[in-house]
Amino acid sequence: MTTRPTEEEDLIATLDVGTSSIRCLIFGSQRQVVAKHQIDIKRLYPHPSWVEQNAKEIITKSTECIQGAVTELTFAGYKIEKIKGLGISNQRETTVVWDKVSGEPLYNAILWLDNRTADLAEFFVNGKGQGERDCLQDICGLPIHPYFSALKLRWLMDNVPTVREAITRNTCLFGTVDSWVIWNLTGGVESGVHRTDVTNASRTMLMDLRSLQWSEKLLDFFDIPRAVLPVIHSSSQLYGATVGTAFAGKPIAGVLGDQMASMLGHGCITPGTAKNTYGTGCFLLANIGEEVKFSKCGLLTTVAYQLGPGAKPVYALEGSVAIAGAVITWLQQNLTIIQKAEDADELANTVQDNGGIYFVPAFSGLYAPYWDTEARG
Ligand SMILES: Nc1ncnc2c1ncn2[C@@H]1O[C@H](COP(=O)(O)OP(=O)(O)O)[C@@H](O)[C@H]1O
Ligand SMILES: O=P(O)(O)OC[C@H](O)CO
Repeated sequence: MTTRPTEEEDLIATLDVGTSSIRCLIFGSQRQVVAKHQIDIKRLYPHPSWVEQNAKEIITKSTECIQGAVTELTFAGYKIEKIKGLGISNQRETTVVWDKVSGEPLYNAILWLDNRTADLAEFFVNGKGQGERDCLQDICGLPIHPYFSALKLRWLMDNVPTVREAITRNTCLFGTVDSWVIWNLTGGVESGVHRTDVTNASRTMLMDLRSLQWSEKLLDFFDIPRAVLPVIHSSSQLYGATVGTAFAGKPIAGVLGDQMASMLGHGCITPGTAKNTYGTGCFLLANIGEEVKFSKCGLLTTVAYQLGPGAKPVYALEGSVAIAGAVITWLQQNLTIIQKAEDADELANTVQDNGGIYFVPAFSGLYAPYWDTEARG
């Protein structure tokens, strides 16, 4: 593997907008990383069980990461002109609403692991859902749960007057993090395109897994206006050209939720192949092929990827765990028994065994297979 620049070598840039950090990596033609930049991003906890991020900070830190990677790229002797396109991956389900005229977010981003809608979820399960948490599984593959975007958007509509006003004025846009980043990178109020990809859309609880379009039934169920939703694209097509930033003019040509991106990146392209990725949370995804199948024991059905507008979608079963690396952050920042993440290993190795004590980090309840919002660590 070489990282020596060559005149002819084409490059591909990626931006991964995660829950704990944002990183920009630029790859060479041998899939080697030729430049990278990573910046941590803060989480905000305004109330117990609420988890937010400053939506503008997501954009400024993404832009900083792009700049940092381009600086490293040119320092290493590569030419920015050789970057052929940009791919985006992102923390999924996190919900942003913004005003398309002012370009301003109407609230902080509500993160995927936020639990403020636990009661709202029960309201829907026991009301329209007639006691069945899985009553929408056949359409969207998901149980009614605060994890997914639909309830977060419903909460914003019910609790934030500026969101309601923007909807009335027809200036409100909703998006998961991919949409918010794409809209900003393609020119925002001037020329921003309002788009998402099938994998991210499959985590909103508003998309029909088979048609890959917003579902009238789901929009009715949660009473969500269609006008706020982005256009759904495949995971691999032209989304728009980047305006501004160090990537100005580069086409955004691929978008995937981060867990689906890591699945594809690990080469899980045949049914039965699976991967597990550890970041803030941890997510096991298994490729199930081109037919939708449902779990009877608490796994999610989700779109794994669709490689082009005319391509058949490939689906996955997913076991989601909300807290993985985040517990290391908790040991560091809350329990203060380690200084930095790497110290956890060393500390764990100082004891023979666990003395019979188990700690389950259910900081956001328990996800798969329990989907229990009340569980606590
Ligand atoms: N050496 C390490 N050992 C264990 N956990 C780590 C280590 N380094 C970082 N982490 C944890 O991994 C998480 C960040 O991983 P990252 O891939 O940046 O997440 P994300 O994709 O969710 O933004 C943090 O919660 C951090 O505490
Ligand atoms: O930020 P990560 O890497 O833990 O991924 C978050 C997931 O996409 C949430 O569904």
